[in-house]
Amino acid sequence: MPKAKIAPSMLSSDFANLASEAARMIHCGADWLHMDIMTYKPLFAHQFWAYLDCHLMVTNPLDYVEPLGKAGASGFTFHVEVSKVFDCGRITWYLVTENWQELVQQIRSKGMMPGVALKPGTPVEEVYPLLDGENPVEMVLVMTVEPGFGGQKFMPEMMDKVRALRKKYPSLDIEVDGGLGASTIDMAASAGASCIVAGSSVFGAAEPAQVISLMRKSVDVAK
Ligand SMILES: O=C(CO)[C@H](O)[C@H](O)COP(=O)(O)O
Repeated sequence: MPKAKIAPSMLSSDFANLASEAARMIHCGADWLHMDIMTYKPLFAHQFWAYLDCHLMVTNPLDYVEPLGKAGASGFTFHVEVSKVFDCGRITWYLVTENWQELVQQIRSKGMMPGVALKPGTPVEEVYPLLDGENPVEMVLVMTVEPGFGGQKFMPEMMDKVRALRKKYPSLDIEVDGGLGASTIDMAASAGASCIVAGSSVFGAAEPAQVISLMRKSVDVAK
């Protein structure tokens, strides 16, 4: 089981205080900074110094590889649902890239760690080919809410996916995102999650460092 990583979620639209918030979170003990990316723009003007874990909620992830690489991003996680869509040839980047393996290769060539995310309605089996094939992804992000915004309710039924992944891939980084905090962390940790993304519970806390520490302890105890 990999080391615990706690990643406060910095919404990509919230740029005004990005640098100072990032520094505050690292100071509070965060390992990674999680960035949800839905649009281009200001993020790419930043040069990141901490581990920036990028979650690409876009239909054309290939377009983001170069700018994120330049901005110093560390992790690049695209959605498995996108690779399904482009397999059907319905969107333009199908023309640019033949398959997800090329995308993974490009991500790696820019020095980033490739990951794949799946939405709540997507069966876990959909990501197996990306883990079992040549040039596999190194992390799976199991969404525990519908992607898009913070403050939603954690879906405990998603833990079946985490359990299935942990059983099949003991050393895989498995990330969970959505509704994680003091009341839900033990469910995710005991299912086998190693990377914890949390927005409201950390940013809404009087003492973010305590929440980060509690979540890390839960993951460490469950190992
Ligand atoms: O936008 C998101 C998911 O797409 C957030 O990263 C995530 O939901 C974290 O927020 P919270 O901890 O408040 O649920």
